[in-house]
Amino acid sequence: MITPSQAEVRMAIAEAQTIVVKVGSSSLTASSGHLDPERLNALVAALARVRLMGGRVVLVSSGAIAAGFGSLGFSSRPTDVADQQACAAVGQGLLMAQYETAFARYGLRVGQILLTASDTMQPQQYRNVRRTLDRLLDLGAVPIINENDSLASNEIRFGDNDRLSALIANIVVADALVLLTDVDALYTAPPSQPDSKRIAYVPNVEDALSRVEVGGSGSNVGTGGMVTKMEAARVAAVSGIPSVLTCAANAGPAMMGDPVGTVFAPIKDRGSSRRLWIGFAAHPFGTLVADEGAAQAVRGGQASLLAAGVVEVRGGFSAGDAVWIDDEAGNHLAKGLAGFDSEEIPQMLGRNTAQLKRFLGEEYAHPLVHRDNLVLV
Ligand SMILES: Nc1ncnc2c1ncn2[C@@H]1O[C@H](COP(=O)(O)OP(=O)(O)O)[C@@H](O)[C@H]1O
Ligand SMILES: N[C@@H](CCC(=O)OP(=O)(O)O)C(=O)O
Repeated sequence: MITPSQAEVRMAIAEAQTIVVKVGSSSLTASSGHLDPERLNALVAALARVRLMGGRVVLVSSGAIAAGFGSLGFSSRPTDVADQQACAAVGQGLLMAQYETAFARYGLRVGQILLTASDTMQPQQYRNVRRTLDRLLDLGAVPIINENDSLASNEIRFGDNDRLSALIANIVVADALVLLTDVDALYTAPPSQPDSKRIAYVPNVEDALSRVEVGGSGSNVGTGGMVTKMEAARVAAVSGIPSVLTCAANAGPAMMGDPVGTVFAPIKDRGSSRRLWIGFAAHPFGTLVADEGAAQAVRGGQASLLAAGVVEVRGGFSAGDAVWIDDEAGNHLAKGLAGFDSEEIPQMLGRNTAQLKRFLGEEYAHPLVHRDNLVLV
């Protein structure tokens, strides 16, 4: 795809119909670490403006722990995971109450959706989330999403909301992703370093990753720092979605396409939401090992994976689950949705379509992974 100019990317953001905005804890809190209603109200004013002009706005908001730790008697944000989960359980309600009041001033309704990382990996939950978000947007409400901190397990949790926001942008087929934080832009190095310089435009975020020095959170309330924001911008760019990173005070100008913050150009054309899900979110439950010929066909990007070219099946999965497709050396070639349960596959291996039909029946004469359900990695 031809790389757009900075002006074109900013224009695409200004014209976005569906927009996902992620705001970090550091942008919603006072220096004490507690939630700051004034900062929240200022953000809502900017979002309401876009919504009232007809935009479909999804807000991914952190801040539950910040909103809750004070009322549970902690003097600062706790670091123990169980404490954080308890604070989030108390704080999420308080956070939503503030949002409800703030959006109501503009006659707007909000709807809360709490997600764990595993919800985004399971096809059924993914479809449910997508349906609910679409309906909320159709009804004119502003969905407000946060990680379900109280349920998220240590092993699989986003921790920050940056990567979650990029997945949500895929789910709602967003036209733009806005990442709001406590720095006005991406810098060549953490802004605490005196010689770091603001970057206004990143034409290819994958190339930029090797040239920018990104660090962790600069505040004691944020979680992912710039590392996870760059990863979110990368997922968006690869999904064909432009993004802008700036501070919350610049939310309005950033969404209007003004020259603030850092904009990231899309680096691929938009894929279907389902293929994006397979590529970025689906959790593989097993592996199909392709022989040399099948591996070559899969690498070409147009072929289905046929049983004739598969030498081994690993793991336990059901039809519809995601699986890795590996070559015989163990390299991941692609991710795809299996057409059969793992127990059905061994009897199919090495057989061509005619043999599958003759020996096992018509219902087995299909690819193990259809090309529409296969995404190269
Ligand atoms: N190259 C960089 N450019 C800008 N900020 C950076 C960079 N590297 C690290 N940071 C830090 O990332 C922080 C933002 O991340 P974080 O504190 O997690 O915010 P949030 O709560 O918004 O997610 C900034 O305050 C800054 O100190
Ligand atoms: N889900 C947590 C967010 C964790 C967090 O701080 O994330 P971020 O500010 O995006 O780095 C909360 O609501 O407090």
